[in-house]
Amino acid sequence: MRVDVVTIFPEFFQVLDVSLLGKARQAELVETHVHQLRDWAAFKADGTPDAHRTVDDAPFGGGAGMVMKPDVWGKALDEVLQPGGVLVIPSPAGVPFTQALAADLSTEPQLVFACGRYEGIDARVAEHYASVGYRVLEVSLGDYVLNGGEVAAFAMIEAVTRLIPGFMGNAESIVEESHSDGLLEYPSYTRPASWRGHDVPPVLLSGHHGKVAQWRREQQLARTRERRPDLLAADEQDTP
Ligand SMILES: NCc1ccc(-c2ccccc2)nc1
Repeated sequence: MRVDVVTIFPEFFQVLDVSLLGKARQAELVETHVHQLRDWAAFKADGTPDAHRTVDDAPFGGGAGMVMKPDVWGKALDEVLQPGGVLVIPSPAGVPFTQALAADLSTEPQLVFACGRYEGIDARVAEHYASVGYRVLEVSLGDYVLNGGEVAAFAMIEAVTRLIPGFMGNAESIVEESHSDGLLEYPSYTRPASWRGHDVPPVLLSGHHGKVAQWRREQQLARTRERRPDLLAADEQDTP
């Protein structure tokens, strides 16, 4: 997989080279490229030089803040997007990012993350690339607003690339994670068996694999009911 990030803060992604992702890059499972959006803003739409390399402008219809210019993004994405590439735009107005979507994206040949700042990117950018046949996703990590798409993109890149076959040393550990079976994961314990007066649940020391599996499933359901009832179908919730 190739991952491209277009941003006005490319330095934010230098850590991609040293993180867990770094190993995947060495294994040539993932190829990462970070691009400075301003490199495509050196000339205005009329062809005259723009010393400030402006990437934003006032919103049509008025309102606070600035909007990122479509022409600058268009020049950048025309160069960066490859045939079959997916354009991912982190946005508070996007579809929810889920483990299922991460798994879906982990099978794509290229992901291009367009990281907006200010009030976001002119809506015609997403519209244009969808109209010429690209898969375009505006994606939200949750109901909160950041100052830009970079932090969200970084989280999505990690969530997606760790699912690429061959990336994680211990493939089993992925299967039993939270959300992999639609439920939150069970609590985990390791030595010592007693710590500050807190004992590990005895069933986990029993060596009875069937009882351990049953206990873990019960813990998953109890945790999910308690913390994330939205993940349970109506008939499984403690609805009165
Ligand atoms: N749901 C997380 C998220 C993703 C992106 C943004 C964002 C904010 C300002 C400009 C561009 C993107 N905020 C929150």
